[in-house]
Amino acid sequence: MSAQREMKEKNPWHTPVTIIFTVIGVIAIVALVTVAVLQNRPLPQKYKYGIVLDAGSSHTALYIYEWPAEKDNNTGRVEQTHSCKVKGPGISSYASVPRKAGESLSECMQEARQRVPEKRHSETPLYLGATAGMRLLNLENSLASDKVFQAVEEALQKFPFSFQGARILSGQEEGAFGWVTVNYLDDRLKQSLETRGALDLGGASTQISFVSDDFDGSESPDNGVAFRLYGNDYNLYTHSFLCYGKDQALRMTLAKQTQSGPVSISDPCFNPGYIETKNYSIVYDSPCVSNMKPQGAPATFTHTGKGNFSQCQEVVKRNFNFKQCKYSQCSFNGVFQPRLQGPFGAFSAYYFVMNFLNLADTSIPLEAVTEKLSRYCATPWNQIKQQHPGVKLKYLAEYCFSGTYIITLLTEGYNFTSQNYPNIKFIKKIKGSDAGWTLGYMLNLTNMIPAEAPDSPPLPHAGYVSIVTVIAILLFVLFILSLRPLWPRCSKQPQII
Ligand SMILES: Nc1ccn([C@@H]2O[C@H](COP(=O)(O)OP(=O)(O)OP(=O)(O)O)[C@@H](O)[C@H]2O)c(=O)n1
Ligand SMILES: [Ca+2]
Repeated sequence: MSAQREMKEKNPWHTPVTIIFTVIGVIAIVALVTVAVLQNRPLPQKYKYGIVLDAGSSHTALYIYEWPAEKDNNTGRVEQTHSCKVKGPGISSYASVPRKAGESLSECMQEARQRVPEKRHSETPLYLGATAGMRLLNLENSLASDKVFQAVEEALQKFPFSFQGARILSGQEEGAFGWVTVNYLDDRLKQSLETRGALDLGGASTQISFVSDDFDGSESPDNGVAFRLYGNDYNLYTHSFLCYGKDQALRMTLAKQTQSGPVSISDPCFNPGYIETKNYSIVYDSPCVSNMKPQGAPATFTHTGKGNFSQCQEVVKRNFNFKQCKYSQCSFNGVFQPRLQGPFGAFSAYYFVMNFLNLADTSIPLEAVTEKLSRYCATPWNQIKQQHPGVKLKYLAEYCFSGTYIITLLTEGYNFTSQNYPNIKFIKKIKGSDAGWTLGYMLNLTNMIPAEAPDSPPLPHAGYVSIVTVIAILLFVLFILSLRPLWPRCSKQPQII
């Protein structure tokens, strides 16, 4: 009798039992893993949307944001999916025809209506925030600014979104929300990393915001914004300089050069060969310079360029007052500023200008930047026009001034040095979303950044599935081993029949 037969006779049921247990075991494991995977599979995504209109001094832009409907609270999840630049100037330029301020928005709003899925329209919040252009108009003529807002609100209410109002942001809000945007997109808030300061240069105002160990808000409470985000406390320093956006700074610089009401000026901030007739009434038509308008000046002056960086820097510097400072330290105009700290992101006109001048790379030493800028300013206007046929002449004419202004503002104004200049990064977008105050503004108004860190599952989905699978296989192996006494005994002896 063979050994096999002998065994079968001893345990006549052992083979079917082993087979049955094995099959049940395999089925159980497959079922367990399948249930675990299916139960924890990410559900098909549904999205929510938010729309913010940035009514700046020079133009209005519309941004659409999108985030997964189930996870409003998770950082880094809100993304900009679309932006639309409104044709024409900023809404404050429509002071004499407010109706047109509203009408100007309709093209971008129609785009938004198409981009946001129809079934989400009614629940999609729509905000309009106006910055320094409307701040200035409000100072100059508050009735006119009210009328612009009325026209804009009427136009926006015609769209199917959930309109949440149009208002002027304070300088602090503009600075602080720019900082929130940059650090949210960088994922620095949730991960409790060192934050990045925000530098925003607009047409009519400019903002600086950063966290400094020196600053707890006590020395100058107006410059402090306290946040509690994801369980961390931040004492943010922020300041907005009205009139120090690049368009208003240019007006101030022109005003400095036309104090005596001359018929012509030779401007070091414009390229040699540049010549343009300008109206006194237009240059001085802003609260930033209106009190400097020379008496008895002619109607126009001839504005010619002489392209000299260092002379331009001297004129630009005259816009900053370094004399009085009642605090431990100041930037300029008697404004408190703590010690600069950490990395910085510089966006809006900082980026447009430095990118145009091929100076967006801050590993270029500051000395080389001024050298390049000097050469750019000294380049004849005709040559500049030939080299950049696609660029708007208004922008093109101003790059020598703008570059000089930016370097002067950063070094003389904010006290950046050759050592910490490389800490600045000129940026336009972070992970596909524009750097600016709009995202931070929406995150705040929709309560999308919690004060406390949200609870998250201890394991990510993939980790969970892997562990369940490994444990199931381990249990199965142990189970099979436990049946060992029932295994057929293997014999290497030749079978004897
Ligand atoms: N490609 C571009 C686009 C814009 N600009 C200039 O950059 C400046 C600022 O633009 P922006 O940041 O859009 O300013 P606003 O938001 O309109 O102004 P504010 O924030 O002061 O209200 C303006 O002088 C504009 O002419 C530029 O030089 N090059
Ligand atoms: Ca702006």
